[in-house]
Amino acid sequence: MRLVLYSIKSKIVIFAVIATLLPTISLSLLSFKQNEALISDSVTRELRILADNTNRQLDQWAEENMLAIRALSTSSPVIEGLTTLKQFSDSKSASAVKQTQSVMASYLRSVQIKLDEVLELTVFDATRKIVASSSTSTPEVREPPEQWTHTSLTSGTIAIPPAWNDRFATATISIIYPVLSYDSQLIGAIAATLDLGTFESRLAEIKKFSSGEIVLLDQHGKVLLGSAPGVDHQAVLSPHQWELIQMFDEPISYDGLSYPKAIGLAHTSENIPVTILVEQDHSAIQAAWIKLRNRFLEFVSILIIIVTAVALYMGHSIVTPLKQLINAVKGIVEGNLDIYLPAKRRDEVGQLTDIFNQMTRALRNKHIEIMTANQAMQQQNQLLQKLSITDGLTGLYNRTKLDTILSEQLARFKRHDRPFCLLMIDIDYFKTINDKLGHIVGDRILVTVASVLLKSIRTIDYAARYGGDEFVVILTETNSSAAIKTAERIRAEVNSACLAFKEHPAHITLSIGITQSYYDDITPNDLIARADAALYEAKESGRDRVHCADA
Ligand SMILES: Nc1nc2c(ncn2[C@@H]2O[C@H](COP(=O)(O)OP(=O)(O)OP(=O)(O)O)[C@@H](O)[C@H]2O)c(=O)[nH]1
Repeated sequence: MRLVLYSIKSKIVIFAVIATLLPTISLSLLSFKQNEALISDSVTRELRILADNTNRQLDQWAEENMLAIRALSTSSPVIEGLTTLKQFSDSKSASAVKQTQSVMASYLRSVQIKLDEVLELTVFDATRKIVASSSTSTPEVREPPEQWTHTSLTSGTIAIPPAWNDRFATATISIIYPVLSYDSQLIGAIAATLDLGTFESRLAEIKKFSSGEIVLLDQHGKVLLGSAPGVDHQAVLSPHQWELIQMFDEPISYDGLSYPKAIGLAHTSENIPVTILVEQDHSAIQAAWIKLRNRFLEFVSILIIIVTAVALYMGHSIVTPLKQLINAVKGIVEGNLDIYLPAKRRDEVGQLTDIFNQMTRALRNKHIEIMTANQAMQQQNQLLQKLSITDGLTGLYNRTKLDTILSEQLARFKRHDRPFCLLMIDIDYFKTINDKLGHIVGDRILVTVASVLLKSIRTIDYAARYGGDEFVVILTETNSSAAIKTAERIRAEVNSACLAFKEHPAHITLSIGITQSYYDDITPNDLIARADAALYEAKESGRDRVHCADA
C-alpha cells in the first residue's frame, strides 16, 4: 500500500487529478453560482414582466369601463332624470318622482344589458340616496362615502374596493362617477358594479406569453380571481404571508395559491385597489437548479475519469520501462550481463534505456577482459605451483616436495601399518662423464634417468631429484624385497637407455641404496640417512649395484 502511494504512477495520477480538479471545480463553482444567480434573475424578470403586463391590462380594462360609465353620467336620461327628481323633491309629487325613477331604471337596464362587464347600474341623488337601479332587487353597490361630493369633484371617479359577491358568484368592483347638471352643478352619481371575472379571459391571454400564474387579491389577501384553472376563490393568504408579500419588492418563496410551493412577486395596482400576485412553481425552478447541479456533477465526474485515465496511461508509459530497467539492473547485480533492453522511445526514458544498454555492453567487455586475465593468472599460478614442487631439468618432484611426501608416507605407514621403501639412486662417475661428454650430454643423461624412473614405477609411487646426479624413489606399500627387484629393473633399464644414445652412446651405471620404513623413524631424514648409508655401501662395494640397508 505504502509502495503504491509512493510510486511514480500514483504521484502522477494524484498530481493530475488535483491540478485539473482545483481550477475546474473553482471555475465550475463560479459558473454554477453565476448560473444560479441567472436562474434567480430570470425568474425575477419573468415575474416582473408578468406583473407589469397584468397591471397594464387591468388599467386598460378599468379605463374602458370608466369611459363607458363617464359617458353614461353625461347621458340625457340620467341628467334630466336627476334634475327632474331634484325639482320634484320640493313639490312632493310622489307619483311624478316614481315615474321619473321608473323611466331612469328602464334606461339603466337597457344600458346594462349592452355592457358585458357591468352587472348593475345604480343612480344616487346629491344626498347619496339611491334613486334608480338596473337591478330589480336591492342594489349590491354600497352608498358612496360621505365625502364623495368633494372627492368626486377633484378626482372624478370613486372605486369601491373589490370583493367576492355571492349573489353574482363572481368578484365585483364598483365605480362611482359624478353626474353634473347642464349648468355643471353636482346633482348625483352613477355607480356601476363591474364583473371582475370578465378579466379572467385577459389573464389567460397574458399568461400565454410567459410562464407562471396570476392571482388578483383583495385588500385582505383573499383571492378574487386567478389565471390557473380551478383557482380556489375561498383561498386566502395567511396574515404572515400576506404581510411578507407586501413588504418585499423581490420574489419570495411561500405556500402558493396556484402551486403547492411557489416563488411570487406582488404588485399593487395604482388605479384599482387590487393586488396582483404573480407566481412560479418553486419545484420547476428547483428542477432547473437540480438539472444544472447534475450537469455540473456529470461534467466533473467525466473530467475526473478522463484525467485519471490519461494520468494512468502517462504513469504506465513511464513506470513500465523503469520497472524493466529495475529488473535488468537486478539481473546485472545477480551476474547476468547478457541483457539488452529494446529502446523504442525517443524521450528521456528512451535515452536512459540507450545508456543502460551501452553500460551493460561496456560491463560485458570488461567482464570478458577480467575473465581472460583471471584465466591467464590461474594458469600462471598453476605453473608456479608446479615449478615450486618440481625440478626444472627433469620434471620430477624437487627436494622440498620430497620432504612433504616422505612426512605424509611416514604418517600413513604408522597409521595403517603398511611399509614403504625409499631408493636413493646415484649415477656412477658422473663427473667423469660430464667431463668427457660435456655438460649438455650430462643433462640428457639426467633427463633419461628421470624418464626411466617414471616409467619403472606405479602411479602410486613417487620419483624426485634429490640433487646433482642423485635421485630418490618412494615405493608405497612395498617391502624391501619387492623394492630390490624394482631397483634392479631400474638399474638395467637406465643402462640400456643410455647405450641407445645416437651420437654419444654412454655406458651408465647406477648405485642404489634401499631402506624400508621403520616405526622408529621420526623424520624423513631418518629414512634418507639410512638409504644414503646403503648407497654408500653400494658405491664402496664396487658401484653398479643395489644395496639394501635392511638385508
Ligand atoms: N651435466 C650436469 N652435471 C651436473 C649437474 N649437477 C651436478 N653435476 C655434476 O655431477 C657430478 C657429481 O659428481 P659426484 O657424484 O661428486 O662424483 P662422481 O663423479 O659421480 O663419482 P661417484 O659418485 O663416486 O661415482 C659433478 O661433477 C657435478 O658437476 C647437472 O645438473 N648437470
